[in-house]
Amino acid sequence: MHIVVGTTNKAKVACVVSTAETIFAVAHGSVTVEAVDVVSGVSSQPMSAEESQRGALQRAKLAIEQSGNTADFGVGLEGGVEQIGDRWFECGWMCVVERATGRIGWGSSARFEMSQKIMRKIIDEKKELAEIMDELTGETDVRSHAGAMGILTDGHLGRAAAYSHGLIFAFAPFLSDREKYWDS
Ligand SMILES: O=c1[nH]c(=O)c2ncn([C@@H]3O[C@H](COP(=O)(O)OP(=O)(O)OP(=O)(O)O)[C@@H](O)[C@H]3O)c2[nH]1
Repeated sequence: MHIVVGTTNKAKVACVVSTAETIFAVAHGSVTVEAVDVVSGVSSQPMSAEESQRGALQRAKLAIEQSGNTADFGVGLEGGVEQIGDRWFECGWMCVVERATGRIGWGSSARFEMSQKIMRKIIDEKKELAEIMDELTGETDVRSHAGAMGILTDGHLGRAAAYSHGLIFAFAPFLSDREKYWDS
């Protein structure tokens, strides 16, 4: 089983490695995860679920191309903020493309609320969440480790773990009976 993911962000790659091993290792023996740098085609700070989904889809498709069209699956993970009513949430979207068929699976992480303090920096100061987290923590590259998710939950749910459920859901069409549950 060869999976290619369209990012080199360590937290995202760790999520794909551990999730792929969990869901495929028994059935497929060895699982190889290749990480390639691709452009998401969306802004560095996506501002809606739709924009994050577009980024995840482009990453998955370009990752397959970059692997020389050899991978079984391309994966794209894209984090962004999204507004529901008058509240803003951070959420990661996951897209899986099966190279042989072009079939696509979707999932997302759980969402968590962004404070007005952080949203003001994103909206008014046009800053990216990654930059804000580095500023507030005094650390560098929070995005590739605990992520905002890990910092704001005091380490109880880091970015890699939070993205894992969404990635399992994105693989769902390839894990369960196609005829019985899914559109062809
Ligand atoms: O969903 C998230 N969970 C987190 O815990 C988290 N911590 C920081 N961010 C930031 O949200 C923005 C979009 O994320 P993003 O997926 O577009 O890009 P990224 O720069 O982190 O990775 P990549 O572009 O190298 O693949 C970027 O500013 C991220 O850094 C997070 N997003």
